[in-house]
Amino acid sequence: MAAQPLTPSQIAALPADLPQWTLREGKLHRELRFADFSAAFGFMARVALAAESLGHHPEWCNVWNRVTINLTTHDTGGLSDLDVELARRIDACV
Ligand SMILES: C[C@H](O)[C@H](O)[C@H]1CNC2=NC(N)=NC(=O)C2=N1
Repeated sequence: MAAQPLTPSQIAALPADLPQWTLREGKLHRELRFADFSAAFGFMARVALAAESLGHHPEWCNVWNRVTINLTTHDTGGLSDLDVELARRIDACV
């Protein structure tokens, strides 16, 4: 599925649409904290499968029980509909 770039008005509506996410440096950003490393890595495993099935992948970092995620579309050089869909699927993995 080809990524469709978001329009400026679609980007402006994102905070209301995805309340767990913020816009940081033009990317969708979320930080999560879990009970321990196993819980964090279990979450990452679920996200990895969701991302692979969507064909769209997060930029992310894990430090013990913390996972930091940034979503952007490399193919278009900005935010696209696939970032929004991946954010929704990530929210469902928590
Ligand atoms: C060929 C492959 O589907 C593409 O390179 C996909 C893979 N995953 C991707 N993930 C993200 N975040 N951005 C992309 O542009 C992207 N492109």
